Amino acid sequence: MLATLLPTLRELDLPLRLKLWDGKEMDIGPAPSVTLEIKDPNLVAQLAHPSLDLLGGAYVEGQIDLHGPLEEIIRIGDEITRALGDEGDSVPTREAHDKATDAEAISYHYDLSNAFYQLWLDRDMVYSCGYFETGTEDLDQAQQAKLRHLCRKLRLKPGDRLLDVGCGWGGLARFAAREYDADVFGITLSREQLKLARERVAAEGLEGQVRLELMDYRDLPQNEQFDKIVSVGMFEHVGHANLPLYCRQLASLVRPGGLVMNHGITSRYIDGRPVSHGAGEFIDRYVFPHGELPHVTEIGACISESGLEIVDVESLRLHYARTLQFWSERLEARLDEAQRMVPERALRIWRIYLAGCAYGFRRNWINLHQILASKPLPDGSHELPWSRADLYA
Ligand SMILES: C[S@@+](CC[C@H](N)C(=O)[O-])C[C@H]1O[C@@H](n2cnc3c(N)ncnc32)[C@H](O)[C@@H]1O
Repeated sequence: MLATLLPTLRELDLPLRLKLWDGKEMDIGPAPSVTLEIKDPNLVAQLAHPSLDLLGGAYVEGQIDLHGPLEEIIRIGDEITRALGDEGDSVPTREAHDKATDAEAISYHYDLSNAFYQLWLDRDMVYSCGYFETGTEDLDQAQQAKLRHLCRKLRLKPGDRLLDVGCGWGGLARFAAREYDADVFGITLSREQLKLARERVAAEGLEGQVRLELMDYRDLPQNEQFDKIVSVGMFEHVGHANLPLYCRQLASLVRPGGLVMNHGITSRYIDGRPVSHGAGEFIDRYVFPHGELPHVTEIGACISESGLEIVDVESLRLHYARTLQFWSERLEARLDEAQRMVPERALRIWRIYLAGCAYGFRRNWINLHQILASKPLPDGSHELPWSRADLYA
């Protein structure tokens, strides 16, 4: 098998070295920057037709090791997969999402370890795409700018009742309370997030203004009305099948004249099928089980059907590439500490996921959209200014 694989790999002219299970090493291309160490000889046959899922999975399960700069590793993995992998496009998935399955999937990802996330997220532990006003900001600045950008788009003002659906570690909730004097109700499905988020609210003395609960979006009390609703990095967990329900929830919980912001990752494919060449399968298997990315037109259609009016849409794809690059570099710089916080297998998953998603956003495999919607008043008017000028004032 190796006799067939080697010439095929050599033709790709990649800066790659192979190391075999018996210690033998060979350069596959000029000036190798990456070494692929095959530890399990049984893998060689599969490497003839690799996918990103196969390569990523083999690394996670310890069948291969990868040495070299992570960014290069991902690029070379992609090139090998494109050249030798099956052309076959991924098929759209439409999973049933019930509360129990979703709670388990959320716990798997977000309850991993607060200390681990703290290592490489910004100081407010905002776990979503940052906003780079000039492109020169560091991660903390970009996340603060993102929180401000969201609050400005929501035209948040003192006393506003804000619902934060999927509040994470409470960065936005605290920011909205502290900087805009809003009254915030946030929900998450992660117990670990909730614990630390509440501690941080208390540490800032914001308990009177910020209430956080462990709650599924389907269980939000229907007798409440909010002036503004924000959902950041959450709707990726909802699933195609439940998008209409999710949007109806948002629409029913905002008062007439109020605003809803949906910020999240979107598919590049109209039918929302997973990212091709096995990248989507890897993410589903190891990173975000049951995650599903709709196209912007699909979530847009569901928002519109719910009775909300879409008033502004912004793509921040390259902002997410940069955010993920920061996260990945920050984790790479603290691997020794990370090793003491999470099992080796998890660390391998998160390393590949962060660097791989930075690459995926850069290459336009996935996008990020902020969609602002208004619930029109009975006469059809809304409470927005005539232009976006106030966002940049
Ligand atoms: C990527 S994190 C984003 C957190 C936060 N908005 C931020 O930007 O840092 C996704 C959040 O959505 C929450 N979430 C996912 N599915 C949910 C559901 N069904 N109901 C409520 N929250 C959910 C998770 O618990 C998590 O807090």
